[in-house]
Amino acid sequence: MPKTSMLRAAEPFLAAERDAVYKAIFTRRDVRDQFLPDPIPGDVTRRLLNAAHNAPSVGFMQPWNFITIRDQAVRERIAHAFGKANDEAAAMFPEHKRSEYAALKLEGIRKAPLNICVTCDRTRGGKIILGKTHNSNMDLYSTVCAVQNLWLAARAEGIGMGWVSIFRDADLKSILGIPDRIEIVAYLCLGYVDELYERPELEVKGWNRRLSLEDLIFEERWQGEP
Ligand SMILES: Cc1cc2c(cc1C)N(C[C@H](O)[C@H](O)[C@H](O)COP(=O)(O)O)c1[nH]c(=O)[nH]c(=O)c1N2
Repeated sequence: MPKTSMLRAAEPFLAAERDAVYKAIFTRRDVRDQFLPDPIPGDVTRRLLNAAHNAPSVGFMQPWNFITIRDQAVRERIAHAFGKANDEAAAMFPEHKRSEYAALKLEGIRKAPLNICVTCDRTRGGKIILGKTHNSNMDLYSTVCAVQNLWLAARAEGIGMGWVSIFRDADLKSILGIPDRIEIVAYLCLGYVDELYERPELEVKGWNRRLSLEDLIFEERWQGEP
């Protein structure tokens, strides 16, 4: 009898497979400086992008595009746009935090051999999208899911990734020729790494610390500040 169902068995992963998933989750880091210069081969880049492309998306809208950037001159212009925005950012912090902020390394644009800009086409699939009818941000959230898939797949490949968000979108759009109607979701720096921070770099450097999970879980109802 041919199987009419498209379902297949969904047994839990074997212990080693499960451990590998958690290993990717818990040892993934945001990388700014540890990039090695070795180029990422085309087939590996393709695997990473395919992992991103298999993310969930609202109404199966798949609103993302991936702009791969390797050209040194383009990365130089993008690094310049970062520098400008980062100076603006520094000025936003209270004076006593400014020098601490300025000492942080917050991007690896020039050092990482591969940069990827992940965008969201908010018009893809038409005006009325299943699941997006009552919250128009769902396409952006979907694109963030793609970024996280990419991040975890990169970790499994021994590739570090850093998310750089200190830009004026208009600068990135002009450098990369991105049309107005397209939203920039993430600018990512990727490269092989041979070491990673054990804990978030911002924690190691005293900027912030991981909150207690216990304080973040509410049962049944909101139990925090009203
Ligand atoms: C949406 C978004 C945007 C940014 C980031 C992350 C995310 C999710 N992060 C990385 C962030 O600082 C980092 O994830 C946390 O400090 C936790 O560290 P690990 O990712 O666990 O290493 C980040 N880091 C950085 O150095 N420059 C940046 O502009 C940004 N922007």
